[in-house]
Amino acid sequence: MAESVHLDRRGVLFVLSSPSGAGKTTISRKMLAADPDIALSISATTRPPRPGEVDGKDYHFVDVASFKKMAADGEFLEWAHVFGHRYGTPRARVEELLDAGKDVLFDIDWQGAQQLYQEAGPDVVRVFVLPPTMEELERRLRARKTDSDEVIAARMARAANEISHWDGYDYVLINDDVDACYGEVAAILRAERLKRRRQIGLIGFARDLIRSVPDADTTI
Ligand SMILES: Nc1ncnc2c1ncn2[C@@H]1O[C@H](COP(=O)(O)OP(=O)(O)OP(=O)(O)O)[C@@H](O)[C@H]1O
Ligand SMILES: Nc1nc2c(ncn2[C@@H]2O[C@H](COP(=O)(O)O)[C@@H](O)[C@H]2O)c(=O)[nH]1
Repeated sequence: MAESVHLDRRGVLFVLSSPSGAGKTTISRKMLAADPDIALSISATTRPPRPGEVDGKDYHFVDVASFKKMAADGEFLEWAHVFGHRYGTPRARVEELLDAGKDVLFDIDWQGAQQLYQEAGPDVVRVFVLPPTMEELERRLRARKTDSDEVIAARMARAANEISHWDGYDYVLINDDVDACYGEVAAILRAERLKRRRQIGLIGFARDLIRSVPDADTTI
């Protein structure tokens, strides 16, 4: 049997954004459970932890002074104010994951997606997740039972603004059925991984194939 070929490729910076409650975290968890080649960028935030959230796993929960220092020291790839708190993507973990040959998953808002795209351009794949209806969005926020009525009202009030940025994304999906939506997200990631520009060794591999033909006609 012929030896299998392995080509190195550039890592994908895979962004999921949506209005709060549309299902990013749910889809992210499915991706991370199913695919060992992608890992989550763990954000720092000044928001207090929700019940069940674990420091260092869901977020790095920090106070405002620490967050400001991290931002001033250039530790964030991007950061933004969201729902009255600060959220940012620590640069070091992303670089470590990419160096280790992993793709990186980002659960960040539209401001973060824009900044990341400015930093990393075509390595970034941006996916926006829409809820089927605004009523269902509110139902999901309530069903999650993690936020007070005030917090839910503030997130619903902000949802239309978040949705208005849908056209800054490469893909826009409707999360009606979560398994179907996850299937679409997984298909996008598979296809993006195969893009020609990400295959680092492809030029040499194709050139060697051509050269291995003794009397190849390489005229155009
Ligand atoms: N397709 C779906 N149908 C029904 N419920 C769903 C669906 N997708 C997600 N949910 C539920 O909706 C709630 C909100 O989902 P999730 O926490 O993943 O949203 P999110 O976009 O990450 O929100 P946030 O931005 O606030 O972190 C959860 O209780 C989740 O189980
Ligand atoms: N720009 C960034 N946005 C982030 C980051 N981490 C999370 N988020 C977004 O904030 C809201 C609220 O999140 P929640 O956990 O409080 O519900 C949501 O849209 C996240 O995507 C980040 O590092 N940068």
